[in-house]
Amino acid sequence: MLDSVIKVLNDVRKKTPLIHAITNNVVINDNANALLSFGASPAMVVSPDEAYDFTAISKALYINIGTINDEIRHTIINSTLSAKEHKVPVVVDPVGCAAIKSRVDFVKMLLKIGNIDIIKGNVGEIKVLLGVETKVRGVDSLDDGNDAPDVCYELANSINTTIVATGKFDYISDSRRKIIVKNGTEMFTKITGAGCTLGAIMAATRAVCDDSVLAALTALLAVNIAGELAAEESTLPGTFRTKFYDYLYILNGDLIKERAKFEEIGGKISETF
Ligand SMILES: Nc1ncnc2c1ncn2[C@@H]1O[C@H](COP(=O)(O)OP(=O)(O)OP(=O)(O)O)[C@@H](O)[C@H]1O
Ligand SMILES: Cc1ncsc1CCO
Ligand SMILES: [Mg+2]
Repeated sequence: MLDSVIKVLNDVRKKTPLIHAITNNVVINDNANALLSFGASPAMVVSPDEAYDFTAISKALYINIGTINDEIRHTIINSTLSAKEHKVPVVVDPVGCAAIKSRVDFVKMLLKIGNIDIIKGNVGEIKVLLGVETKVRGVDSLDDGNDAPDVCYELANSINTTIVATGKFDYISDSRRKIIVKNGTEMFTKITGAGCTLGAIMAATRAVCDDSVLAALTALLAVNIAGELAAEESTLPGTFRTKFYDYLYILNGDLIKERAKFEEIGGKISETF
């Protein structure tokens, strides 16, 4: 099973997929550097006039609504339509939708006009998309995540999209499979945009892998294990951030094999892929 994960990791490095990333202003440079370290080729094309054609030539589209405005909304709509037309996989990061209601409506509109392969948010954001009560502070989730496996499962079922909910533990569901990933480090809560970086990396894994659950699992293991390794060498956020990018570059199959901690809830992971 881990062999499938490692193949996805190696395929990103081999194929260097072009990722059209429409991400937020806070993390735009971090996301570009993370994608480069991981072996993908990022391009942050944000003009509404350029979006349709650029998505058409990309291997995946990453949409992050963290600092959305009128212009970016148009960019995202044009890219979403292009992705559907040209069969480009799409990962959506609904940043802030738990605190700003209009963002929920925007994500639901994207689901109507496009083919969204994965929605990845923190537990608070995913719960709000399902209409379940939660606790957040702005873009951060304060939810304990106890019912996250069921929430992911129900949302995946109702919109036919793979769902990833992050926090101390991370959960994936495509309505058929429910997976928990236990890797990670609390240091991720001390830097901005750890979730955004995860989303960008997930677009890179989805670009080389048609199975959205396997792509999501590979991105979660890669990011969280790179974070663990970085945290073992740094106790301060600034150093952690730098080392995290280094380990996205250093990461290989052996490190993943040594450290991966995940299981299928109510099933046998070995039969999943
Ligand atoms: N307490 C924790 N322990 C271990 N790993 C964590 C913890 N909190 C977050 N992570 C990891 O950090 C990454 C980002 O998750 P998080 O839920 O913080 O996303 P987010 O709130 O969307 O982030 P951001 O808005 O800062 O981009 C995930 O890979 C997750 O596993
Ligand atoms: C801090 C912040 N504000 C809007 S987006 C963002 C990055 C983390 O989601
Ligand atoms: Mg966070």
